[in-house]
Amino acid sequence: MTELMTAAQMRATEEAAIAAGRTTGLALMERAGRAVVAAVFQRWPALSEGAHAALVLCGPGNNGGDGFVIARRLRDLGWAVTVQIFGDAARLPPDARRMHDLWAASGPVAPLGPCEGGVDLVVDALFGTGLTRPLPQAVAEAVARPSRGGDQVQRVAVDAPSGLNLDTGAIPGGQGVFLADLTVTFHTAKPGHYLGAGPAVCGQLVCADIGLGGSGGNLAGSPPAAGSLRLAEPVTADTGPGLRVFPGAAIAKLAATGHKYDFGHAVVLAGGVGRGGAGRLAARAALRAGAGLVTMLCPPAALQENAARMDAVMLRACRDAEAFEALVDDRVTALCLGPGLGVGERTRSLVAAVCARRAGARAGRDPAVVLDADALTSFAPAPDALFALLHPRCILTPHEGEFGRLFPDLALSARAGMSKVEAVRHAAARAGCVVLLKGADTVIARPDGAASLHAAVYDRAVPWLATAGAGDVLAGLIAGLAAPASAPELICVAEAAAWLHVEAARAFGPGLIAEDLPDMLPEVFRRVAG
Ligand SMILES: NC(=O)C1=CN([C@@H]2O[C@H](COP(=O)(O)OP(=O)(O)OC[C@H]3O[C@@H](n4cnc5c(N)ncnc54)[C@H](OP(=O)(O)O)[C@@H]3O)[C@@H](O)[C@H]2O)[C@@H](O)CC1
Ligand SMILES: Nc1ncnc2c1ncn2[C@@H]1O[C@H](COP(=O)(O)OP(=O)(O)O)[C@@H](O)[C@H]1O
Ligand SMILES: [K+]
Repeated sequence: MTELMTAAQMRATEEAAIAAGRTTGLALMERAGRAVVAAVFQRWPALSEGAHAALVLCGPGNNGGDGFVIARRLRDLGWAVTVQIFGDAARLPPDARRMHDLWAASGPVAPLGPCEGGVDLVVDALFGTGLTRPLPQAVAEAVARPSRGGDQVQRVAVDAPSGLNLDTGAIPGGQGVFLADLTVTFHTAKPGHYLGAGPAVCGQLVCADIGLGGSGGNLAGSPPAAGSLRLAEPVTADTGPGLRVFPGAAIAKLAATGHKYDFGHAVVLAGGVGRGGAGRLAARAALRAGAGLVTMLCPPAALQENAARMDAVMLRACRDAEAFEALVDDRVTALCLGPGLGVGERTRSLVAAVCARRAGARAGRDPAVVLDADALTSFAPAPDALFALLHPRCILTPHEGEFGRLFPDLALSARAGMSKVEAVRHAAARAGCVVLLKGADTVIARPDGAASLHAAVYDRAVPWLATAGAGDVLAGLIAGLAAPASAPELICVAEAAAWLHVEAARAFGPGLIAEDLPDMLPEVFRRVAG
């Protein structure tokens, strides 16, 4: 787990370290530039041998300052280096100006334009965390300009590919961005490296330590703090099996013993005749995830169909909300509804009945409630009616379409400069419960602004997970992981579910259909258990 910092938080961290006398801006810039060169040599070892040629594009701020350090370092190693600048060197901020002058003492600086000779490496040090608006025309042309070179010209971005907003992962203006093979960022990654267009334009991401102190790594074991944002990624304990802390700690059967009721009873409410597949996927995932027992409730007419398809999952007929009340007892610890349930009044009344259930005499806390798909869409005409029913042990798991129906002002098309993280934080605050907004970049937030980003990008990309029913499996996974008495709080359960979902998809590989996902879980669990 790594804390992800916005541009403002990064600036504040840097300023605090400088104010405390722990470092200087110049020292940080020198380390940043050197770290980029080291990362280039690591990625392309051939470039670390012999002299090559580079084009370094420098911008008007401190990102440009890093560029001058890189130019000097490469030249000292014998490279032929061409440096071009956007803007006026006389107006560079002080540290960048100093690095410019160190370079300019023995090398020329030209304005942006075509590069005369061929190059092996293009360095984008135009804009980093300071990008505030779309790239000016001259810069957009410079980042798009093809470079002449050998077999392959490698492209490295300093902190960010210029044109990418590091807070949002958006490309302001929609076009004009450096397409990098490698992006080297400093201290911690930023949300934009993982959100939206970020991964596609960053190529590969490397985070370099520049001596700013603790970078907020290894935050697992406890839930995220209010207002913070972390990356949901495995954390290994100092001793013992790998991946034990995250996600291992969220998988009850890896950590505890007990009888089946200790691992909880998950209930999945499924749809009518011919529409039960989604509910069955969720139920199977809940059982595989570790719920002690899973019961599926379906309309009486669908009983036979479901009975023919399921064995370990128990089955009961449930006509309506009234019947529901009679069917569940206080040993039910997690409920999941929405997949295949149908849009309309019946679903709304079932949601109301499910959300009204509270901790019974034997349970320590309210049952977890996972609301997905039709349970969300049924409230599109009146989202406030849904929010009035929700409690903190509820989690909404929309995709972007469902999210837009409940939160029209936060929909993808209405977000403008707002990041997906901010949108989900607002949604969670409004709903009063955890919200998980799906995608290759899955964002999870709690009403107090604690947030987590799970990214299936870079070497964890699983485009084959975009398959019908995958979301139903995720909803069931959350219910199954939330059911045990020892389950952590919901936001941690959701982080683990998102990670396991993608690991199951990675373990299966291309060709995956939703049915395959629950049955890949044992293999993933074996790896987690070490
Ligand atoms: N923080 C740290 O710990 C460390 C940071 N380091 C490095 O510093 C970088 C951040 O530096 P930074 O703050 O100077 O921002 P940067 O990205 O150079 O751009 C700012 C300039 O661009 C301008 N500008 C913005 N958008 C524009 C546009 N579309 N079109 C035209 N102009 C535009 C903006 O002008 P303004 O918006 O003020 O008019 C301002 O002049 C960071 O990414 C990293 O590489 C490292 O050295 C190590 C330690
Ligand atoms: N390109 C992708 N990379 C990784 N995960 C993806 C991608 N596209 C979709 N997913 C995941 O697949 C699931 C799809 O869910 P959803 O849209 O609700 O589909 P359905 O309703 O058919 O089950 C979500 O968990 C989402 O995060
Ligand atoms: K850059």
